[in-house]
Amino acid sequence: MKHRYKRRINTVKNLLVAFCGLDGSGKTTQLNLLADWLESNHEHIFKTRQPCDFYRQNDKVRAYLDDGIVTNMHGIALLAAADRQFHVSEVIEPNLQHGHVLCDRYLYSSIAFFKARGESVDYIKAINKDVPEPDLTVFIDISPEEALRRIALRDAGQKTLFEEQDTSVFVKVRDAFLENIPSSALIIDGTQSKTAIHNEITSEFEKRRSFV
Ligand SMILES: Nc1ncnc2c1ncn2[C@@H]1O[C@H](COP(=O)(O)OP(=O)(O)OP(=O)(O)O)[C@@H](O)[C@H]1O
Ligand SMILES: Cc1cn([C@H]2C[C@H](O)[C@@H](COP(=O)(O)O)O2)c(=O)[nH]c1=O
Repeated sequence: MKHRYKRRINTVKNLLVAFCGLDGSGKTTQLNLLADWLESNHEHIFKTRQPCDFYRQNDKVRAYLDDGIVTNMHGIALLAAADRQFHVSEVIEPNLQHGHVLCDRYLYSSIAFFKARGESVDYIKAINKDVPEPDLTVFIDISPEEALRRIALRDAGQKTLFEEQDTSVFVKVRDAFLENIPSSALIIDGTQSKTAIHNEITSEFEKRRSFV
């Protein structure tokens, strides 16, 4: 009798993981914990963040982020979209060839912030239509009050961003996150301990690895 062996080829895919949530929600903390965990498992990772300097260093963006001065929010949204396009093609996609890419903020942060700033979600999605969906989006949910409390503790004595100066903007940003985050995202209660949140993320990361 002739045995027929089914050959299974296991190809481990590198994942794009995006962290989103309010400022102070713990994105950077959790990105670093996931990076350390992956590296301790001998996996290649690349840490990055959005927005990049193209956006952050623009005079009109700075006037808005620092002091709330804006004449054309559509234009600011286009700068964020252009920044993301370059980041995807020049940084994220090349690095995904070599390992997992962990990105602090991504498209869903842009959708939430610009919705809170009065832009339509359809417009933000349209100008970002070509960027890839992350393999895992982590949304760390905390209240605006807790976000501002943590920022004040962390950045004591430093000038905060215009939108970090009272809870009203963050109330809108959080609502916009909750309305627009995809059902495939991992939504985490960010008031848990850092370790409990990390454990939820690693457990979901393991599930999202796809084998072909
Ligand atoms: N689960 C947690 N419980 C309590 N404090 C936390 C938790 N996670 C993070 N923090 C603390 O909250 C502060 C903000 O965390 P972190 O800088 O990681 O947030 P972030 O979302 O990256 O902020 P930003 O968007 O402003 O860069 C830090 O001082 C951090 O140590
Ligand atoms: C993705 C994205 C973010 N922003 C805002 C959100 C934050 O308030 C700042 C960056 O703050 P960080 O703590 O230094 O990361 O930028 C934005 O304006 N546009 C975007 O697309």
